[in-house]
Amino acid sequence: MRTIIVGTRQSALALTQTGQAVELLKQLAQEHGIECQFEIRKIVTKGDRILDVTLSKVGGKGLFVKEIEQALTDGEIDIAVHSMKDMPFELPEGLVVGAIPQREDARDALITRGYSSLEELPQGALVGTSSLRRASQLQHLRPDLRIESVRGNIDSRLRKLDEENFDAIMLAAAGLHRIGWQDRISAYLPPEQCLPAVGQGALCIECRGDDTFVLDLLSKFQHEPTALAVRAERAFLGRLNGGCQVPLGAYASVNEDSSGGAALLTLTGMVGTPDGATMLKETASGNDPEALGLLVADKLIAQGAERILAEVRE
Ligand SMILES: NCc1[nH]cc(CCC(=O)O)c1CC(=O)O
Repeated sequence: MRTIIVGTRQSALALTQTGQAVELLKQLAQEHGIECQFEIRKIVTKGDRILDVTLSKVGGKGLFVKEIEQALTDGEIDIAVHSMKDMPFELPEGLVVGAIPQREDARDALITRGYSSLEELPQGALVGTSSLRRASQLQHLRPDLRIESVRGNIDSRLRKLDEENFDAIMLAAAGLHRIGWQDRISAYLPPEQCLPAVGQGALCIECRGDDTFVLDLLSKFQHEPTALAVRAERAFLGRLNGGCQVPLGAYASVNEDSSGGAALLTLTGMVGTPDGATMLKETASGNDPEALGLLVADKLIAQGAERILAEVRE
């Protein structure tokens, strides 16, 4: 019987979402009469060892992913469960996305010290986030807020809200839901207020392209509407070269009933300055996810998105 080794980082979120994915894979294997067992292997990445350094200075979020991918390539592990939003645009040779399962909540969440909405935060409140995308959109809505960087895993960021001077911090709702900390959420920010990161809330199950046994199993885990939405968002990301940490967001929604001739996908993308003074946003609909991603990106480029991104990257 095949033993499938699943690699994971050691953060609370990574361990939890890998465990949850493995439970679902076990069920799917059983339902489809695929005989296999699973083993979870923990991997310490460079990104985890230098969590206190600003991520963008040391190679971006791709850092977490790279060492796990090396273990896949080397055959040390057979499957890796990643947060889609941490995935660089291109995969290393020989590796493929075996499945994109159903998306969790894609929204960002506000975790506050006693306030129940963004509007309720007092003038000049201190908000912790190290995401330029979140900072840009927050400052656009509330120029009075003071933004300060807060790094670390979800658990250490929540601890910093409790122990340091922050009035609020921002995190992805999906991560908090997965680890069972949804009670900490004070408010959800709808995509109209704050566009999530590309792929936020979705998972990427990666494997070797020649591992037909694993590919067959993973194909049962694929959620087609999520995959379509993520493809559109990632095409947008690729066009704008958004691989590193830049103030860029996108969200694609899927029209589950396009029988009346309505388009399958609607994609909104944004690029803003880190201070939120300039906020470019475009929406379009279409049936071809890649074409839609490029279309929305091109609309933003026509408004000067590349100039903003170039300045941020400097
Ligand atoms: N950048 C880190 C990261 N990568 C994935 C998630 C969890 C949410 C998700 O799966 O999209 C988080 C934490 C956060 O942004 O709050």
